Amino acid sequence: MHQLRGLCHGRIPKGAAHMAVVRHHHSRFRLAPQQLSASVGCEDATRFSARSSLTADQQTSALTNGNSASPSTPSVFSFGNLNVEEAYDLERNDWDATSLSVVVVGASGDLAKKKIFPALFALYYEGLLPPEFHVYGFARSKMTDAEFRDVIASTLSCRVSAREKCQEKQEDFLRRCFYSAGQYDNADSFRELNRRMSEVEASCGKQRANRMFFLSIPPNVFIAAAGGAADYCSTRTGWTRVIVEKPFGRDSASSAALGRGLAAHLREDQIYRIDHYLGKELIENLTVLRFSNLVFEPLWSRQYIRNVQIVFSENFGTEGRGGYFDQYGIMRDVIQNHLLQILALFAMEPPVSLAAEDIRNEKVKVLRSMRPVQLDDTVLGQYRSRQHGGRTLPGYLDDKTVPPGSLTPTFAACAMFINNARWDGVPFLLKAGKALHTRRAEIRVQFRHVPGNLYKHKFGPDLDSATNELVIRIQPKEAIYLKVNNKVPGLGLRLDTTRLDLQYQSAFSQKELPDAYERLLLDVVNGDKRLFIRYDELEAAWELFTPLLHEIESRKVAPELYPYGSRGPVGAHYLAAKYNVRWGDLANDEPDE
Ligand SMILES: NC(=O)C1=CN([C@@H]2O[C@H](COP(=O)(O)OP(=O)(O)OC[C@H]3O[C@@H](n4cnc5c(N)ncnc54)[C@H](OP(=O)(O)O)[C@@H]3O)[C@@H](O)[C@H]2O)C=CC1
Ligand SMILES: O=C1O[C@H](COP(=O)(O)O)[C@@H](O)[C@H](O)[C@H]1O
Repeated sequence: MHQLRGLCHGRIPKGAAHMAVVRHHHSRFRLAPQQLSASVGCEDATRFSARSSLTADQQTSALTNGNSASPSTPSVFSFGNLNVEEAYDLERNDWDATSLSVVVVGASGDLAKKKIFPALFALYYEGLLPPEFHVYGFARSKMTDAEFRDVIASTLSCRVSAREKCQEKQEDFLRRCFYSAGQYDNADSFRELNRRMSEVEASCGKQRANRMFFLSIPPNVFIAAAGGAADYCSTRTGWTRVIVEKPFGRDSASSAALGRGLAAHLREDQIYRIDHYLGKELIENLTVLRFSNLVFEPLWSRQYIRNVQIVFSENFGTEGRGGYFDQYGIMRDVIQNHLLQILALFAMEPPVSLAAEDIRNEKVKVLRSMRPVQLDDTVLGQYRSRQHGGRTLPGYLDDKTVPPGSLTPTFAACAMFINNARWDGVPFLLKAGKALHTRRAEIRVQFRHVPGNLYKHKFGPDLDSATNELVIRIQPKEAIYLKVNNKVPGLGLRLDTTRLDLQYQSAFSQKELPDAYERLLLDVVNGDKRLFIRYDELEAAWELFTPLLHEIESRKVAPELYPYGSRGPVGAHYLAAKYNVRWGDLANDEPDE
């Protein structure tokens, strides 16, 4: 026991303050230490930074409301003219009585190193995780705790070089990390993991132990690992939550089988299906933009919107991930999940509230109002090699991990329609590709022509290019801009299109944007499912793509080849033209980033 005492990091006496994070919709405000102390008399208040923009009354009210919340229902309260959802962690996680264990299953893998450990560290750095927080790596690779800590250490960075006490915090974080090697389908491996976690948790002396598992492993071992986690490692004193990464199957049938496999071990409320695009800042902002500004929502329909484009492009190829990618292709890798989720959030009716189920109810209605994608509304492409600057840029088939002669598309574009009163007849064009000329993800909303436009004669024959366009740039260089027609200053009357431009880099220069995984992991800790995919959403999403995917595969539809680093297959332009649309991201006034 003496030895175990060093495992636990709790230093907060019983009855001390809990972390108080107040969320205004999705943004987080933190209580100032002295105010928190005064309000609730807690010693732990010093852990909070004084960056809050709330007044003392508002903060006290936040706390009071938080304390009266029932564990299962996040309370909603308001201050000023804002409707603020209370932070759940005060009551639900009750940090002075609870420890948190985060298990990364597949801890030796790419995603764990690239995203999960850095995100956990960022949350830890910001003081958003409980004092008794530990990380466990689990995978088949053999590693000692020390070697595991070295692996993690190589992934951590302080986002701003001058971050206070970053080195110290990294070291403290690493001391909380443990590793357990095991097989994903082996009960004893999970029993051993459970033993280690229980040992550390017991040494913390808390009443409750919460456990969160991140299944960062290939799909063939999803169910076995979920079973191991649920059956042998569920906590008896708190909650057990399991995060599942895509791919959620390859089609409706395999997704349903995965769902049944998970349901055999876990309740739906324990399963968090992650789509990391939903954790991106600009996607979080989409509902704020729509529902808290008078100027957008009235225009958000077929009456004013000509078409909507949701575009994803990467300027690199599969580069080593071909083994995974080839079994899925770009439709399953990006369009059926990330882009379709954005579409659903973009097009949904106003939800009754910001509660997770209200939002997800509206999203699923959108998906169920859509007709499955048709092959003749689809363009497929695959990148080929290209000589550039004296170098050969490799084609998809040159990737050693890709089977020879593969027809898997690395590019796809499709036109989709929502058959409801709001969106009837409006084409939603979705486009995603790898090895294109630029890296970019954005939503582009092209508005209709101005009826009876007095200035029509000033625009020449290309009236489409003179319509307003709203661009929500998800990445990189996050931005929201609206293309408007404007008089060129000076004598005479010359019109030109210019931008009302909100560039995040300059507008919020003092703020670092959190990585999507930070937001999503924090949401799991807080039990907030708003940004996770519900089972029926997934089912509806697969119904839209499964017939098409089967047809492409059974007919062996050959993708159109496009050169690495180009703007993609010409076919995408024909598809857009079929619906009188021009891709906004390829317009002349959109420079490559
Ligand atoms: N990497 C990324 O950017 C993204 C990944 N994802 C998804 O996240 C999950 C993890 O991705 P990623 O980290 O890239 O995956 P990896 O291929 O790196 O696999 C993760 C770990 O799983 C184990 N593993 C690999 N192959 C097998 C196998 N055939 N059978 C059993 N275990 C295996 C390995 O650990 P060990 O051998 O030590 O057991 C490996 O370190 C996947 O579902 C992926 O589709 C989703 C979005 C992005
Ligand atoms: O899910 C995936 O997303 C990445 C792109 O994510 P981003 O956050 O870097 O834009 C993509 O490269 C990968 O193929 C896909 O599986």
